[in-house]
Amino acid sequence: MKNEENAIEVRDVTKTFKVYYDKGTELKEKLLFWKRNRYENRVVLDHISFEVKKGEAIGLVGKNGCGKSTTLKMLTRIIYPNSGEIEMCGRVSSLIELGAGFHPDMSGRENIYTNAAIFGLTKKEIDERLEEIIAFSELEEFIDNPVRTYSSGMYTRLAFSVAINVDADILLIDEILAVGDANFQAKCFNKLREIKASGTTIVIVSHSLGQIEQICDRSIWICEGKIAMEGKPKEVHLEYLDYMNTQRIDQQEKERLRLQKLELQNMQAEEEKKRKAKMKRYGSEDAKFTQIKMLDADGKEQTTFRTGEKMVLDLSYHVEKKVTDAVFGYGIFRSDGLWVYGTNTRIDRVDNFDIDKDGRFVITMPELNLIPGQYWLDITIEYGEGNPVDYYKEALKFEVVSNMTDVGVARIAHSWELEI
Ligand SMILES: Nc1ncnc2c1ncn2[C@@H]1O[C@H](COP(=O)(O)OP(=O)(O)OP(=O)(O)O)[C@@H](O)[C@H]1O
Repeated sequence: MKNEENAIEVRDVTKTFKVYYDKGTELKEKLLFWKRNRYENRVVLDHISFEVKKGEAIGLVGKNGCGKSTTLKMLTRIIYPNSGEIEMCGRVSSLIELGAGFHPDMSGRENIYTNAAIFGLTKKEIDERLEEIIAFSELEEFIDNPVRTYSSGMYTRLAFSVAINVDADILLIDEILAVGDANFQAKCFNKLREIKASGTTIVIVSHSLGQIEQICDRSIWICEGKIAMEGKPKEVHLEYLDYMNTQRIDQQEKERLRLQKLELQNMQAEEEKKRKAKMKRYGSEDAKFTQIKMLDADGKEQTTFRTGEKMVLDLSYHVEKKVTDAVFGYGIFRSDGLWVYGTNTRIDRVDNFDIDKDGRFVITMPELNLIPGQYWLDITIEYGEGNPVDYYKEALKFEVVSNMTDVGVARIAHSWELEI
């Protein structure tokens, strides 16, 4: 160890995997390429270095396939780097491949002994912890049955209980809450906090940024084989989410172009689409929306918003024939159709007005407190008595993201007061 304060040192590590080219599935392809057995070396981690201090908890974040699990597997020594060095100090317990060493014909109790021995515990140490391990797994009634009779949930619960109770100096965890039901997961989470408080070094791979923020002191974001950023979890996650959002928008753009091409190739499909689109928009057409913009706090057009962020709808319309006593309105729907919110100028007691020439109106939502997900916006111009002038369903689609894991439809402003 170059620095005595460190529990883990990863120095200039590169990991590549061989990816074999497909020979094709059709007979012709198979005949043509029967000799082809070529592969490329895909670089998953490209000269990465990081350190973890004793007692520190770090989270590894990044999009699917960026190499988080590969990093953890190298720390567990299930696989090895092509170049570079990894040094670890103390007893390592890994929650990857839980229960890999279990013997199906042995009882839960016997497996605790063999499994804990793999982690380096002596018989005496296991004896001392046995009751705690069984109690944590909640498998008291079944502990003397062979583990082949366990459900997969029971199996992982037992394996998790062993791995988490071996007093490791370093704990490596892949997706903490993939274990057991919600109650068991909550228990594991609390246990992890205890373990952290007792000074164990922890490395967590997770897609749940909220969980990482609750446990970890630092986050490392891996992107395209390199460490893109490391630092306070909240700060790293915001950057990471921004990056993911731009990626998603690029993806949407590519998808749009692909669809456009398809439409050109298939007139019939286009006709069908037009027919459907028509049903999404109806009314007398005395006035019609001409330009619809969804803007963020900086006035930039946006389709992704963070929970609590400002949203501005900037809507222009053309008037064909005067609409007396007009009403403007909008509604927000979740992608599963749930009506989240709806209002109009009448409900909001805006003074009555007519529209007789082209114009524009702006709706400002200072805090869009929606829970992450996809949403649709309907916008409307109606006559005073409620008949549609331009009723435009699903005029805009947007996505809400957040680095918190609260659930439901809306984030309700709240605070906690604890007397404990
Ligand atoms: N044994 C292997 N052989 C070939 N390629 C592999 C192997 N293991 C991993 N990979 C590739 O390496 C890349 C990184 O995989 P890894 O499992 O580390 O990603 P991850 O960041 O943990 O992803 P996720 O968030 O989906 O769990 C992927 O492209 C994966 O396909």
